[in-house]
Amino acid sequence: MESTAARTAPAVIVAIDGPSGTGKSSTSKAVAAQLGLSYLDTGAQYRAITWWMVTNGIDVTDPAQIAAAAGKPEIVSGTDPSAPTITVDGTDVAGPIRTQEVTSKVSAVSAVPEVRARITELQRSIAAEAAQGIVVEGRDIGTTVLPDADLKIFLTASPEARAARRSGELKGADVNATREALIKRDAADSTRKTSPLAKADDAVEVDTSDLTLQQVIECVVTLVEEKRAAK
Ligand SMILES: Nc1ncnc2c1ncn2[C@@H]1O[C@H](COP(=O)(O)OP(=O)(O)OP(=O)(O)O)[C@@H](O)[C@H]1O
Ligand SMILES: Nc1ccn([C@H]2C[C@H](O)[C@@H](COP(=O)(O)O)O2)c(=O)n1
Repeated sequence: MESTAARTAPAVIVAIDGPSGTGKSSTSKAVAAQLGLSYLDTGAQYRAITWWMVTNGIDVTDPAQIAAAAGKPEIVSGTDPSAPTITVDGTDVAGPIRTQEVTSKVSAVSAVPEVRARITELQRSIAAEAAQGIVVEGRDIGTTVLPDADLKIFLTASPEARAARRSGELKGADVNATREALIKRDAADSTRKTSPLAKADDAVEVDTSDLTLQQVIECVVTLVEEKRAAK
């Protein structure tokens, strides 16, 4: 629960990056809710633009087509950590952006520089408007989007731990297939030319493989409070 102290504390910008399934979304939402901060899921924005491309017949194997269309959809993110929202041209796409089709295509779409430029600009404007501060989670937040963030966290976990978590979410999913899909997406996200998934030099790395979600949340809350106290 947000305390009076949290409401009067200085605004703080927190960047949380890391590969898929390391706990970025769960941790970021909980930390933001506990500390009275806004929350932004940047992966949802890349998924939203991918959903729009697929829905509008753009060939996502053709970077030129993706680049030409990158400016067309209007993507709006709601930043309340207890009820984050995402719309494209006014349509709620929170469900459709989580389909296997979007997941399998999002790395190709998000690798296109015109897409990244558009979404990065949107992310920076949302962060700038967050009066109390914000937790922004993604792949390139600490390195590219918000290089001056007050606190940068890089979450990691073994592929086995991440696959087990994801398989638990997708009832009946094969753990090995899930593990291979995660590794493939991480490789694509880490090797693209424009702002790849990477740990910023000044990020605090937290290996969550053997930590409970609650332990990770407590660790990050402590780090944010230390930063706020020092401001
Ligand atoms: N430390 C943890 N221990 C056990 N389960 C966890 C832990 N952290 C997260 N989880 C669970 O793992 C799953 C994936 O977590 P989450 O969606 O937060 O990861 P993510 O890094 O945001 O993934 P993605 O980048 O693919 O969106 C969720 O079901 C979440 O509850
Ligand atoms: N800052 C970001 C956030 C996400 N992406 C891309 C790469 C991911 O595979 C994809 C989906 O992210 P998720 O919902 O799994 O967190 O979006 C990126 O390039 N940069």
